[in-house]
Amino acid sequence: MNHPRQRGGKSNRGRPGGSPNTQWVPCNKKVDTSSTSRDNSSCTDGSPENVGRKVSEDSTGNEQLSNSERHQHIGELTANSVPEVHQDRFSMVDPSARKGQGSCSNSWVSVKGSAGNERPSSAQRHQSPKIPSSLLSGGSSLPIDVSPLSVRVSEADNLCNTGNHQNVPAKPENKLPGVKLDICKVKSAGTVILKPSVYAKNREIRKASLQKSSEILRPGMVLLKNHINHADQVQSLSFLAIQMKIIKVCRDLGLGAGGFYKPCFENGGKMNLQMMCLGMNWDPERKVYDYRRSVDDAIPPGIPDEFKQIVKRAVTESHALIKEKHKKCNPEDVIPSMQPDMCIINFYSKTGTLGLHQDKDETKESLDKGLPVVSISIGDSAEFLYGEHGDVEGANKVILESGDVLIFGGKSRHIFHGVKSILPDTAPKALVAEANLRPGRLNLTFRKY
Ligand SMILES: O=C(O)CCC(=O)C(=O)O
Ligand SMILES: [Fe+2]
Repeated sequence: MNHPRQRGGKSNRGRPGGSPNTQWVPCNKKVDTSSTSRDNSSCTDGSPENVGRKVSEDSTGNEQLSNSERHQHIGELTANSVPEVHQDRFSMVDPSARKGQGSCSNSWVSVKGSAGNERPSSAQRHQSPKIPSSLLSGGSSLPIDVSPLSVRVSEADNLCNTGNHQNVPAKPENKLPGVKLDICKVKSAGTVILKPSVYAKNREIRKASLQKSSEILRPGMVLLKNHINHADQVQSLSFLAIQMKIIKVCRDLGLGAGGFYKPCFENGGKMNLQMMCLGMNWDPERKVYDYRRSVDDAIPPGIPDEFKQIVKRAVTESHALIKEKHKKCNPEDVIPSMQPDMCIINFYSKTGTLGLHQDKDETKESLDKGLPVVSISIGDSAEFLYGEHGDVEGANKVILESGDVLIFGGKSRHIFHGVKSILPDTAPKALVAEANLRPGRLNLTFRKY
């Protein structure tokens, strides 16, 4: 992950002060492909929709960049048409520290909150942090069963309703000061959620979505249209049930320890989205991967097994598509299979953006093998840019809709990509109505560190 806007490891999710691999790429700047990384930040890039706009709180109730913050970013970006290259402060965690110690795919249920955790020394944090025993018990334990087969329509009523977690053990709280992001609105008691008219709209949306077909965007890059929904249909389940489950899980995890926060760049500017990590933490300020996040020492929740299954299914589906189009090729050579050990979850409000960047903070082995990034979109649609180079003008655009899965690996593993804008009010009406998702877009990108 290396955004020219920031995020990083050695990386790339880019920030204005990054490793030699990391650069900030304003949405409209050209960048030397050889060295850019993930930037993230959002198009505080001087795009017309951002410049000078006064945004204090959007409809999600979450704070947005203040004018001064935003202008600070814009100022930096426009002032530095050649992105700065900084000394790499990246220090990689040796994953072997974790090997043989059991799975870390626990959910927050078995993960201690930041409050009670011993603060590791700087050396521990920067090298091989000890894995807390709470993480070593193995096994994924979701607060709810998100298995597609166990989804029932009637459950939709309860999704994202605050105070409806009788079967869920108390979870450690997100201790980060500042705004806590609840990606769902709290419903008032007695709200009627599922109306026939919603089902009718739902059917229309499904019909429309099914007309769009999956495609190979470029070698190693596949867009699976409506993939998440498709899985539902195969199981003859509610149209949006899996997406609602994903929202529910992300919502719960987002409110707990290691949950959503608004990351900062090294210079203190804020990214134009809310983020949290699963499995491992990616730290945009220090551009490192670690097992704790430095902002509050929280341990990232594990990746739920059900999420891993969705990733597996998506890669299999991409292989089928590749095989169908290119009969003679071995799909594994185009997009290798990948078992994710980390996931970055972003929530973009209506004004959220993410600058062009490369995801390249993962290990050399992972990158060299071209292990894919698998990206799931839920909620409002996004204008997604991608291209060989870090310039917005030369980038291709594709609309990512709710339920789409984008996969880029192999020859496209280092593709520049970013989110130009969120298209307001484009989320399936039924999803908004049933899951109570706030306006905006949820994106999960799975990777192998
Ligand atoms: O939101 C998206 O579609 C892309 C997210 C992304 O590129 C990232 O988190 O590295
Ligand atoms: Fe990315």
